Amino acid sequence: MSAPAQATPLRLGIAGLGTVGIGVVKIVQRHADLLAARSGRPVVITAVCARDRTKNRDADLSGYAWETDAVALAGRDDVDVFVELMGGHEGAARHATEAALRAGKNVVTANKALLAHHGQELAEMAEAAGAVIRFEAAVAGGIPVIKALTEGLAGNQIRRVMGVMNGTCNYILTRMETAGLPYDTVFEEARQLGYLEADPNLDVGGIDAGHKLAILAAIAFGTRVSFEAVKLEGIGRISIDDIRRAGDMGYKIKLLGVAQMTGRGLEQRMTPCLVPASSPLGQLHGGTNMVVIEGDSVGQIVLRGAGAGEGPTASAVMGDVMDLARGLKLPTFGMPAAQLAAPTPAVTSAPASYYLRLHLLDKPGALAKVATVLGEAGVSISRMRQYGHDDSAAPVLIVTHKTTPEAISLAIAGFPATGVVEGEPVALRIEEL
Ligand SMILES: NC(=O)c1ccc[n+]([C@@H]2O[C@H](COP(=O)([O-])OP(=O)(O)OC[C@H]3O[C@@H](n4cnc5c(N)ncnc54)[C@H](O)[C@@H]3O)[C@@H](O)[C@H]2O)c1
Ligand SMILES: N[C@@H](CCO)C(=O)O
Ligand code: NA
Repeated sequence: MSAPAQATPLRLGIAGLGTVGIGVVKIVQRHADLLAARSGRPVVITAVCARDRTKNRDADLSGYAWETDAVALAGRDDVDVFVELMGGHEGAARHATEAALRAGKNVVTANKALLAHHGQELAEMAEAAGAVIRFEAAVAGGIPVIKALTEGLAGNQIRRVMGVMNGTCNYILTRMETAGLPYDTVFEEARQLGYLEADPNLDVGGIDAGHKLAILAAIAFGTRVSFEAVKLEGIGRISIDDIRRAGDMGYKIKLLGVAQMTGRGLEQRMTPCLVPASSPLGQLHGGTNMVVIEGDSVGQIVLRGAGAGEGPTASAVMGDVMDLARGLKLPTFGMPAAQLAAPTPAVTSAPASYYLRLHLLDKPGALAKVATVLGEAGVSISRMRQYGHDDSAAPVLIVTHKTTPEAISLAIAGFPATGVVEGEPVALRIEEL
C-alpha cells in the first residue's frame, strides 16, 4: 500500500507547531503509507516554523527545515502547500497566507478569524493566482461541514444552517446544568481545564462561534463572508436559574448560531437560545459541536462531533491536504469569488416566541403592571410562572407568543418605569427546530 515510486510528492510547509500543528505532523508521520496510497503520491513535510525552536514538542521534527519567519516558509521553493496553524487574523497568519497565495501556492488553514475577517480578499487573491485556500478545520473542527456544504449538498438550495459551534460554551452551559454550579465557578473550571482561548471573550462572548457561522453562511447562501453582520451575544448573563427554569418548561439553553435567507436579506446570529430538550441540539452535551443543515432536496441533516482538540482538528486539516494531493480544486466559498453576492447589512430576526425572566417586587398589582407593558408593546403572554422566594423580589418567567425582537426590546425598555421590576430582565429567543 504505497504510492508509485516516481510520483511527485506533495510538500507541506507547516507554520505553527501548537496543538493543531503537532497533530498534523503526527498524522503525516503515522499514516505516510495510507496518505500516499489514497492520493497516489507521497505527502511529506519539508519545513516548519513556530515561535520557539527550543520548546519540547511531542513529535520528531528533526527531518524538517526550520524557518523563524512564516512568510519565509511560505516562499520556500520546496513548499507546495502552506499550512497555516498559527492563528490570529492579522500579523504573521495574514501576511504569510497572502504571500503563499501570491506565489501561487495552495493554502490550508484552521484559522476561522482570518477567514471571517479577510475571506473575500483571500478568495480573490487565490483565484487570481490559480491557487486554492481550504479551511475545513476552521469550522466545527473535525466535523466535515465545509465539505458537506460545498460538495455533498452542492445541488441544494440551502434554507437554514444552525449549530452549536463553540465547544467551550456548550461545556459551560451543560456543566452548569448537570453540576448545579453558577456560571462564574464553571467558567473558572473551564479555564483550569485549558478549554478557554487566551482571550476568553472569543469563546464566551460568542465571537469564535460567530466567525464560524459567518464562514458557513457565505458558502450556504453564496454571499461574501460578512462577520460584521452577525448579531452576537455571549453566554455571560445566563444563570443557573435560567437553565433550570428553561428545563422545567422542556427546553435547554444553547449558544446557537442560525443563518438563513429572509425576504430582507441574510440573517446571521449567534446568541443564547432555548431549543426543545428532546431535539438533537437539546441533547448535545459537553464540548461537542453540532451543525444542522436544511436543504430544499435533502431536508434536514445533522452533523455531530468534536469541534476542537489535536486529533479532530488535524484530521480536518489533513482532509484538505488530501484534496490538494489528489488535485481537487474547489472555489473557496463554493463559487467563484466574483459571483458571491454583496453582504446585506445585519438583518433583524424573524418573529419567535421568547423566554423572559424578570425579578418582580412582591407588591399588589406588580404582575398587572408588567402585563400592561407587555400588552402595550404588542407582546402576548403564552405561559407564565412565578417561583417561590425568600426575599422581596420574586423570579417570574414568561413565555410569549410569537413576537418580533423589536417588540421585546420595547417591552424591556418599558419595565423600569413600572417601578416593580428589579435588575436587568433576561430575554432569550426560543428557536423552532
Ligand atoms: N486547538 C484547537 O482545538 C483548534 C480547533 C479549531 C481551530 N483551531 C485553530 O487552529 C489554529 C492553531 O491553533 P492551536 O490551538 O494549535 O494554537 P497554539 O497556540 O497551540 O499554537 C500556535 C502555534 O503557532 C505558533 N505561532 C504563533 N504566532 C506565530 C508567529 N508569528 N510566527 C511563527 N509561529 C507562530 C506558536 O509558536 C505555536 O507553535 C488557530 O487558528 C486556531 O483558531 C484550533
Ligand atoms: N475555542 C473553540 C476551539 C475550537 O475552535 C471551542 O471551544 O470550540
Ligand atoms: Na470542520
